Amino acid sequence: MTPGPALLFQLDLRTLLLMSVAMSGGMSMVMYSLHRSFRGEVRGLNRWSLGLLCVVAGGVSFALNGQLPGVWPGKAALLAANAFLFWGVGLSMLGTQEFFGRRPSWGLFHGIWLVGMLLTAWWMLVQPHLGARIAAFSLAAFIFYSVQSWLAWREGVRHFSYCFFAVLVTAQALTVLARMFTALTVDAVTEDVLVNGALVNVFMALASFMTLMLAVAFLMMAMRRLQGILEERSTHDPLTGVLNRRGFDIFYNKQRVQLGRDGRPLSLMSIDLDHFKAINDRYGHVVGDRVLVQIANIISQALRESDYVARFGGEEFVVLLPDAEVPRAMMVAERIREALRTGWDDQLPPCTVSIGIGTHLSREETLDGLMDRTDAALYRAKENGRDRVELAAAP
Ligand SMILES: Nc1nc2c(ncn2[C@@H]2O[C@H](COP(=O)(O)OP(=O)(O)OP(=O)(O)O)[C@@H](O)[C@H]2O)c(=O)[nH]1
Repeated sequence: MTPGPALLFQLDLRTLLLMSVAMSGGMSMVMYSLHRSFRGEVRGLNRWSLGLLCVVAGGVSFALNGQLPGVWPGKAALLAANAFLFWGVGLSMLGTQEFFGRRPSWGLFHGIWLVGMLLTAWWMLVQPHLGARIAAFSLAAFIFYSVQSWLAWREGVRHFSYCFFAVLVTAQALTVLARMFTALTVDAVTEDVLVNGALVNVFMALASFMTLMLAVAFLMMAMRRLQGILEERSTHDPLTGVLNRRGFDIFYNKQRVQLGRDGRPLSLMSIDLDHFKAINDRYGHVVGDRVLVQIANIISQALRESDYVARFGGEEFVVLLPDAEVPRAMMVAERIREALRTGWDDQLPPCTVSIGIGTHLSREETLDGLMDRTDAALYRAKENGRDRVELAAAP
């Protein structure tokens, strides 16, 4: 027999709960395994993972309530379910706070849990009132979700995953707020939330769905953050923080296309520390590393925002100067040499650099071609006594 249209939309709450509990458990495992792999890079995943486990425990306790014989075991299961759900939603707040680099609000978390549980116990054991209990839980959830919503809108970057999370968590905050008002205004007819009733149905379905969607959105944000970190690592030098060869190539290619289209010039500077081996030998590699960081800072400060500096390994730096011809490149080179004399950290051994400068002279010249000419100028600077600037010869 084919089901009529009315049957298509009937929800079996117990099945729905079981499915979303199982999915929350799976999601918790995904979050935990991501946390194990990237705990230093993405924070908050462990709290979210534990929060979802609490949702699982809460769901199981709710399901047990209807199955246990006697009144008290049932009430104990309901109390446990509430305790786990308070923890679950609260932990998601702590996780989101950590994700956005905030200190987790432990005081708020414990305070709301304690007050919430006292009120739940009161309205369950002393003066039974289902509506008041649901309203108390909804208010607690509203506070936990509002904190996350505020953070997501304030701290989130402009990317789909962050917007998605912000929209969902705001919708969730508004949903639990609506739940609070309906719990207080519409008569609560049954103690058992698993018994089908229109309002209970709608809110239970929405809560299960939103819990999962929020977890998905949080995972999407975590993946986006990870993507940014990996991109940064693959294009930047870990010691000095400036571009590496790969990062440099990306920026060079972009600039070359853009400048070539407008017929504008592009210059390159090869900068090499003088007698760096002697510094390493005399003061050790740690001091040598600090010298490299200091040089990278000094070069970066001497540049415009549109210029790029890269470390090509060892003690060689390359600077890309878009829209610059030889006179400006010379000016920048002299500014760097001057900063080495006047702005140097006294705690480090003094340093000088040799610099080779080259400018693309034709549209056909490749990066390798220009680099060869600039390097030749750099070697000439070394041969001519170091601590000086030399211009590249024409190809
Ligand atoms: N501390 C430190 N040293 C490095 C690093 N990479 C390369 N070096 C050292 O840089 C030194 C480069 O030595 P050389 O190529 O002889 O160059 P130099 O002593 O500066 O001599 P000139 O360039 O001719 O003035 C070597 O001692 C390398 O061990 C690094 O990441 N950290």
